[in-house]
Formats: sequence, C-alpha cells, structure tokens
Amino acid sequence: MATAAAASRAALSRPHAAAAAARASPAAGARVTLPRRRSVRSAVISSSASAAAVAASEPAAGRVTLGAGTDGALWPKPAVLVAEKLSEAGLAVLRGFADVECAYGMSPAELLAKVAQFDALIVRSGTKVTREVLEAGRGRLRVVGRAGVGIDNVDLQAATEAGCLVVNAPTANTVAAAEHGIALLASMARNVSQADAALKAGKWQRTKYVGVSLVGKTLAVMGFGKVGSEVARRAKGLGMHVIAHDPYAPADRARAIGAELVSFDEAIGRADFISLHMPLTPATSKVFNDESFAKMKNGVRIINVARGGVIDEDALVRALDSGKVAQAALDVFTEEPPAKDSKLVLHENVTVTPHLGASTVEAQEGVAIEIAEAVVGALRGELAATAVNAPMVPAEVMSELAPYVSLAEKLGKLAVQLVAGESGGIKGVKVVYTTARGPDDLDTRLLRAMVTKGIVEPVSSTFVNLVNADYTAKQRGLRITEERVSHESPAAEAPLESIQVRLSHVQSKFAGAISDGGDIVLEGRVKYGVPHLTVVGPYEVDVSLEGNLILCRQIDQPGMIGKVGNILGQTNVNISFMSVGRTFRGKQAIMAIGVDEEPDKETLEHIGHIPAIEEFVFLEL
Ligand SMILES: NC(=O)c1ccc[n+]([C@@H]2O[C@H](COP(=O)([O-])OP(=O)(O)OC[C@H]3O[C@@H](n4cnc5c(N)ncnc54)[C@H](O)[C@@H]3O)[C@@H](O)[C@H]2O)c1
Ligand SMILES: O=C(O)[C@H](O)COP(=O)(O)O
Repeated sequence: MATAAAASRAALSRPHAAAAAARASPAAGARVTLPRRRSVRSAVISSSASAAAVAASEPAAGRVTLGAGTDGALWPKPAVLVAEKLSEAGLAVLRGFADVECAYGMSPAELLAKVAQFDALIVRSGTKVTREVLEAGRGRLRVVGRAGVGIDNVDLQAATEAGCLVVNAPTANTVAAAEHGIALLASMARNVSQADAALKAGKWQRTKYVGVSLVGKTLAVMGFGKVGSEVARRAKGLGMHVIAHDPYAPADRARAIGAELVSFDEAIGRADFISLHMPLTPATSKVFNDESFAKMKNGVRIINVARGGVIDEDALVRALDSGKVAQAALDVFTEEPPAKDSKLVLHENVTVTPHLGASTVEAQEGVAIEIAEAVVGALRGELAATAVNAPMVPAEVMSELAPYVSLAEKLGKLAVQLVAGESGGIKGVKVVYTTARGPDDLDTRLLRAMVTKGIVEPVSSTFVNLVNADYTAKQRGLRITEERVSHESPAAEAPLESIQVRLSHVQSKFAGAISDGGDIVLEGRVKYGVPHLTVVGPYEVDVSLEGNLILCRQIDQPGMIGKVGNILGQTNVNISFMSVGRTFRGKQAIMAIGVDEEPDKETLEHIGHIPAIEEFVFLEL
C-alpha cells in the first residue's frame, strides 16, 4: 500500500537502491561495517544520472555502516556530521539512526574537506554553510540542520540548487532568547555589568551608576514574531508600555498581548527602549543606521538579541558617542566573535554577551532534540515540518498522492525518451490533471516536481527532488504549465483521474506519440495502486508501468501480437503486459508491450523488420 512516507521518500531522497543490495547481505539484525566502495555509494545517493558526479567526488576512504530496520532489513546507515556543540539528548536521537561524528571547532577548510563524507550536517550560528561547502557535499549531503532559528549562516539558494534540504529548530530557544533580551534590558537600565566590573576593580561608585526605571517607559519591539512577542509579554509584566513594528504580524496577536502595532518610524520615534527581534535579511540588513538613529528620541536605549547585521555598527558607535543613544545591550554582532579592539564592544555605555540568547540548559536540550528529530525525519525521506527551503506538503496530501507521485515521474521519464535528438531542446511542458476535486482541492506541487524529475534526470547529471525541482526546471529553460480539468463529483474518492504530460514544439523519435496538435502526449492513470499508461498520442492503450516498455506502431491486422510475442519469447524476454490501441479498424494501431527484461539490439531490430510495423521504440522506466 502506498504511504505518505513512501511518497515523500520519492520526493526528497536519493534512491536507496543500496538497501536492496544490503538486504541480500548477512543475517538480519546484524550490524555490518563495510569499507566504502563506489558501487555502494553510488546506489545510496542516486540515480544513474549522478553517477558521474559521484565518481568525481568519491572520497579516497569512507565507510558505510549497515543498520537494521524494524523489519530486520539492512540499510546503509546515514552519516551525520555535527559541527557545533549539541546537547547529549539530541546526539542520542541521532545515534539511534545514523553514524554520528562530532567535530567541533573545525576551520572552514576542515569542514570543506570532510563534508562530502556525510549525508547530513548539523550546525549552530558559528558555522558558515557556504556555497563552497554545499558544492563540496554535492552528491551525498542531503540535509543541513540548523540547531536554532536564524538560517542567515546557510546559503539557502546554493542548498536549494543542490537539492539539499535545510531544516531548523525554530521553537525550542524562543523563551531563552526572550529571557536574555529582558535580562539585557534590565541590567543595562541598572548598569549591572559596568557596576560589577567597577566593584571587582575595587571601585565603590554608587552615584556613577544611577540607573533608569522601566515602569511606565515605552518599549518598541521590532519584529513581533516568536521571540518578540515573548519579550512584549514579559515587558508588559514589568509595567512597560509596548509598541511593536512588524509588517507581517497579525494585529490581533499584538492586541491579545496588549501591544500596539505601528509603523517603523513611529516605533523608533516614540520608544525609550528599542528591542530588536527581526531576522537578518537583505531588507533588514543595517536597517538601524545614521538615518534611523536620527529619528529616535535622544537618550534612547537599544537591545539586540536578533542579529548583529541589522545594525550599522559604525553608526551605532557614532550615536553612542553623541549621546543620541544612551546605552546599548548587544548579544549579537556583525562579525562573531567581534574584533578584540571593537569600539562598539569596548564602549563604556555598551553591555555585551557572546551570543548567549539561546544558551540555557533547557533551550539547548530542546533545540538538540528538535533538530535531531528533524534531521532524522528528513534522512528518512519525510518532509520535515521545519523545512526552510522546500514547499510543505501536508502528510495527508502525501498519503493520497503517493501512487500518483510514481505515475507523474514515469510519464515524465517516458516522454523525454520519446523526444528526437537533443532533449535539452524541450521548452514547453504542460501537465493536465483530470480530477473530481474542486480547483482548490488539489495540491500539485509534488506531482509537478516529479514530472520535472522524470524529464530532467534521464538526460542530465542533475539530481532532482522536491527541494530543487522548480529551480532546476527554470535553470534548464523548461516552462512547466499546469491545467486542472475538473469533473466535479463529490462521491469520487481518488484525488485524480488521470495525469497527462504534453511536450510541445519538439520532434519525436516515435511519430505515433504525436497528437493532432503536434505535441508528444502521454497520459496515465492509477489502477489498484499501480500506475498505468493509458494514452500515447491519439491512441488509447492500457499498460502497467512496471519494468520497461516497447511501443510499436503498425497497420492494424491479425497476428501482430503473436509475431512480436514470438520474437521476444525466443530470447527469453518476458512480457508483463500488452495492449493494443487503434484509430480505426484496419488503419494504424499501437502496441504497448511491458517487458521485464531489456531485449538486446538484435531482438529489437527483428521486431522492426516485421513488415506491418512502421516504427518502434524501447523505453526504460
Ligand atoms: N541571540 C540569540 O541567541 C537568538 C536566539 C533566538 C533567536 N534569535 C534571533 O531572533 C530573531 C527572531 O527570532 P524568532 O524566533 O522570533 O523568529 P520569527 O520568525 O518568529 O520572528 C521574526 C519576526 O520578524 C518579522 N520581520 C521580518 N521582517 C521584518 C522587518 N523588516 N521589520 C520588522 N519585522 C520583521 C517577521 O514577520 C517575524 O514576525 C531571529 O533573527 C533569530 O535569529 C537570536
Ligand atoms: O538563531 C538562533 O537560534 C540563535 O541565534 C541561537 O544561535 P546559536 O545556536 O548559535 O546559539
């Protein structure tokens, strides 16, 4: 029975053919460590298409460990590289599924040298997962796990291009970050760190360190997401008046906490304290600069537990020097760690911590478990709820689309093999879904991705999955349009009746696949859970899409099935399915023959020499 997990595996994973090889190996339940050999690794990570890439990136020495599944079957254990400190609780989850190597404090060069030997990489904010790293891991690295919220240290575009899923742990450190924000707010207002340092240096300075009160003051929360709203909630408890700016936050959430949503200028113009909680993006980079500081009240105080890059740090030093900004409390910096002689860090009105927002015992344990579960799920081929660069397809949608995922990929794969000459020349692909559902009730992203995978993978070295399908199509100039034909019928249970793939403006090596409109047309359905090919060009056929396929176009006349069957039988090629479709009696017909084995060249030529046969093509599935 097809399942959501199976569908998502198809959508996300590299094919796991090694599992089959592994099943043939020693006693179930055993754990075997194999020296890595090219054949094993190629199978683990991919399709034939990427074999060349694999060979090119093959590390000299690597290992594949086989683990046993609940069914006793053996599979190659994935390898996970943990590049920054992760709590034991998370490591235990990872070790239950994968070989785990913790290599903390690697230099960028060390990471580059190592990454190709792993299926997943886990980092915190201290490791830059650059395009170079993702390129180095290409062919094997399937998942990057960010043990925390901010993914500004991961090159998402490069990850998407490589078909590498990025997952994060967005919820477990929210409270820790909010508490740290409040700790900085209160300690800054009362000069705690400065007074502490002075007293330890022997200075008793009660008049120098008179602070300011929080109660009744206005706090502007910039970025009203998870952390921002928790800061707002706590600040309300301290008796502060809270305003917030967030172009994407719903007003009712702010109202529920008692915060007023206002514009950027109003927020920074009215606030006594400004606390930053937005992500670092091109839009927020250095958004606090000379111009914005000028709009603030004199003597404003700023807290940043978001990202250093949202502040122009030189401008902040100027604002502190001029007194425009009375104090700042900073947990994060543009460069981490900041330079030892950083004017900002050394400024007497600045309180600093070394990116400790998420660093509580509780948060680190939560983050470690959250990311470990997300990475294990992704390695299993499930779509993680915290995927950052893949469209989210809910489990129930996955489940019902599972058999159509295979149909979509097979139609794409067959269609591309029908194109004459350079299949790189395909530009227009139309996918037509016939469904009993209403137009908004069918999520086709997964199916579109699988058609793309079917079309692209056989003719390129690109590995395609749900993460990079749209990107890959765009890169190759492949314009994929979709149409839904609705036969609304509330009683129908199946999400789809048929999927049709049409390739326009191409020549075909099999004229019988060309429809009246000049497109290569293939259509299929799912019958009893198995994908079937039901239309080739203008012909109706019915052949199950298992094994390989021979299409023959001939003059409709008696005895053709016997003749072809005989030739295949003579070389022990087993026919799994056969179907004939014709336009009119005695005119042209198409024979679609499913075969378990690939016939040799001579056998195929033999078929071609049958006088009534006008053309034939062998297609791999
Ligand atoms: N210092 C730490 O250790 C620490 C810990 C956790 C989170 N963080 C950082 O805190 C920030 C917030 O984390 P979160 O979990 O609340 O994320 P979140 O995604 O829940 O919230 C971010 C909010 O910022 C808003 N936003 C986006 N662009 C904006 C803009 N131009 N102006 C105003 N608001 C904007 C979004 O709409 C969203 O509501 C992130 O930068 C994260 O990396 C730091
Ligand atoms: O974005 C985050 O989650 C925080 O900045 C925490 O980063 P860290 O994992 O490096 O502590």
